[in-house]
Amino acid sequence: MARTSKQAAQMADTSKRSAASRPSGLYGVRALTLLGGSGFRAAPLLMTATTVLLIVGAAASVSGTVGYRVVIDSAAHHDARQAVTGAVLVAALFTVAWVCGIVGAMQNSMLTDRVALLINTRVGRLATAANGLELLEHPDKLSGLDQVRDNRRAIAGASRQFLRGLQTVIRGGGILVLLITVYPPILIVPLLGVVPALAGRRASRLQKETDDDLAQDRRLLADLFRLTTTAETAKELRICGVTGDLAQRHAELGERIRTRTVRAAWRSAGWEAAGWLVYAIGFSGAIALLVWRAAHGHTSPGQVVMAVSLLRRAQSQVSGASDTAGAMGTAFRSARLLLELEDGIAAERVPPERSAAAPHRLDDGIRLEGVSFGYHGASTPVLREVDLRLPAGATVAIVGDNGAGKTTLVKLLTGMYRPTEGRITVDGTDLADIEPAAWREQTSAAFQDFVRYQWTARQTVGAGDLPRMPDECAVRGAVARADADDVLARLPDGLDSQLGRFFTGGTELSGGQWQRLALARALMRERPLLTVLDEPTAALDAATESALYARWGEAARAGAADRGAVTLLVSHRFSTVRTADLIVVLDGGRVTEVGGHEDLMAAGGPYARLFALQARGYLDGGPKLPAQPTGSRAAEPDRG
Ligand SMILES: Nc1ncnc2c1ncn2[C@@H]1O[C@H](COP(=O)(O)OP(=O)(O)OP(=O)(O)O)[C@@H](O)[C@H]1O
Repeated sequence: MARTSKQAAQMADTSKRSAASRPSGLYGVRALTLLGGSGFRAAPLLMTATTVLLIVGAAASVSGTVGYRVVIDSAAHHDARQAVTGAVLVAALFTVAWVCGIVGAMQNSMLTDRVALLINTRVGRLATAANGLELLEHPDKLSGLDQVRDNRRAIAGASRQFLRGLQTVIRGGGILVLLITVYPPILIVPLLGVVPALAGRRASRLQKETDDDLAQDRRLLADLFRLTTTAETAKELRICGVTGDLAQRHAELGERIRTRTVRAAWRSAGWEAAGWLVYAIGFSGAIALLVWRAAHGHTSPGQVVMAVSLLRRAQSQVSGASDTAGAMGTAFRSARLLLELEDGIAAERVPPERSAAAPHRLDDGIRLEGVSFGYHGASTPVLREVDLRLPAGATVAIVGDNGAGKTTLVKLLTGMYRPTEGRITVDGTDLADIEPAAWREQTSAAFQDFVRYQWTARQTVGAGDLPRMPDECAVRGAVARADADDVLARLPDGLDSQLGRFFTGGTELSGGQWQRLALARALMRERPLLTVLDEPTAALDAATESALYARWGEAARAGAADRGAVTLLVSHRFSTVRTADLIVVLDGGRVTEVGGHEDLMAAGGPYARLFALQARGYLDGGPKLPAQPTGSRAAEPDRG
């Protein structure tokens, strides 16, 4: 029995659920393995060398303080030989510590770059690995992806943090051992170092809360600034006369943000100062105690100097450990999210149970059988119980009001989403059984919200069929099919011209010119089985549009005769729609009429009414403009 799309979707859901219901501890362990192992995976030798250097450097830097004690105590006892030995010890150990520290830091940053490359590639793959659009259009998943994208440097920096943590453990351990040899009760001072560290974290949290609160306002501020300073919006703003108002709003909002930021900065500074005050009292008390003990002969002067030096270092180790823990926490949460998203996508990509090859020709066509579809979180479906046949070799036009579900239907037909109910078949094979990438190789599409790639003209067009991008004839052929030769002719370096304003020397195009290159991109594939044109000519002039449709009609007929190719056209222009073999009227997600232009006109239903309305608009000169107010002079020719 053929598996329906609903069953396939249920299977995918089950896999997703099983991925989601994995014990969270497992994700924790996997996240730790990812973070701990990323340095070794990205650059094993570099990671090993850096680890060794940082361990040696940390041990040398703590041991160096013993040299202080030897030098000072020998000097106090007038033992020149031992003083020189101590000085050499200090010099040698600190030199080793500095060299290891400098080289280790350089290597550490090289290591972070290598890991960052690895993680960036992994995050990039995450976004592109998804078969459909759900990851990019589902609000929850999108925010998960945003978090991973924003925190990918934290994930990449985990090996650096791991090495910093290792350094802290070695230095901290050494400091504690040496302080015990001086006078164990002063160990209370390093413990007091936790107070400024905690106060510092509280201060950062306060800053972050304020930043989070102000995030929307800052976005609005940036948007207001962009609106008032870019060429794209300049025309509309000037015509509406709102430039002054926007500038005023920008100034007021900027002032409000500044006031809150300053207040938060003062509160944070207060916490930090209080934390340091506690530590300073403990630190000063410990020094006083050590000096008192030295004065009474319980502690040597060398031990006092060594202890003071160690106590100062102890505090920086505590606050360093707190920073490292914070950064590791962020990295851990992001790594976990990354793994969860990857698992979600892997579950979605479960290969179809009954794997079917994508056809290379159509004999019957594409059928929608009881197809319903709703976006995640929406209470009502966008498409309801759609039964439709797109016959092999036909040009099918879809019409309907805004929001009727036309683009959603296109998304289902191109495999971006699967129906929530019902199924789509291609010559009898369930589309859910065909590997999405294989089906997409048989389709080509031009959308109303086309992308303006800031690439060369060759890349912008050639991206429609990547393997044939270097083939000059293929690219020029697509440009010709999109009637974009004149766009190309005006470019300074032809196909090698840089497009857009992002890069120096780029040529900016008009909206219609961009759209024609986007069309050429969609027409790069020479033998698709399904060509989707979703409002592809909205920005084109009438002459170009009419020439294009004539040319596409020929191409569609050739494709129809050769391999039964289907052309699907979504348009609001009835002059175009009427030329289709089959017209489908969508209303509120349901198919309300299907037929040829003549039949639908004869039926006198919604299509006929909409067609007549649009035709009347052209014949009668369209809707009337409001009458001139009495007394005002209409513009009229100057009669001298
Ligand atoms: N990614 C999405 N997530 C949630 N709802 C969506 C999404 N895309 C579209 N919708 C909703 O689905 C409905 C149908 O949208 P669709 O884009 O399919 O309509 P359309 O007929 O192509 O409209 P138009 O003629 O304006 O392009 C709309 O109500 C829209 O708000």
